[in-house]
Amino acid sequence: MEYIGEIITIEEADHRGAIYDAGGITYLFDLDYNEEVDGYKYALDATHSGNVSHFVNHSCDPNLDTRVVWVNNLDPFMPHIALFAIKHIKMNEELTFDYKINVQRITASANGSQISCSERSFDSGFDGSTTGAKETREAKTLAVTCRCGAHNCRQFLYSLPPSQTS
Ligand SMILES: C[S@@+](CC[C@H](N)C(=O)[O-])C[C@H]1O[C@@H](n2cnc3c(N)ncnc32)[C@H](O)[C@@H]1O
Repeated sequence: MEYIGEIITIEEADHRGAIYDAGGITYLFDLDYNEEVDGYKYALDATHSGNVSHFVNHSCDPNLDTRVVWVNNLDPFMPHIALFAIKHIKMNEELTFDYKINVQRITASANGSQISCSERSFDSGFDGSTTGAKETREAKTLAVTCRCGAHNCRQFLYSLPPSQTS
């Protein structure tokens, strides 16, 4: 399966992201996979255009993982996002992947289920490692309570990096 969406600039993603985050639901996927430079230029927005990947939820114990693939266009800022199975998937089992979104700085605590943060980084997620996490866009965002139900659930969709968990 490929994560398909409208290709937009990060400036537009910042603008739309603020609106989506306020509603607690987002279909943005940052294309921050260029290992040569910090930062990135584009994001995918699957809100209004895309395919069935639009419906894939996050799980802390997922059965899919992302791989970046360059097809025809070799611009390092513009990979395709492919989702591959990483374990046996039973018929009718929900497909999930780990969004791997790390909150960089927590600025306020709203209540037990939501926290607000001023910056976040999206792990490249290329091989599932946590190295190479990059600071990305400045954004006001709400961390949504994770409802994946996994035994190792991290509780929030936007998780604290290891240095800030104590
Ligand atoms: C790409 S959409 C996933 C599909 C979406 N659930 C739907 O019904 O259209 C991402 C959004 O789904 C919700 N979501 C995904 N995984 C979640 C989880 N494990 N716990 C709570 N909300 C989740 C969040 O609102 C997130 O911003």
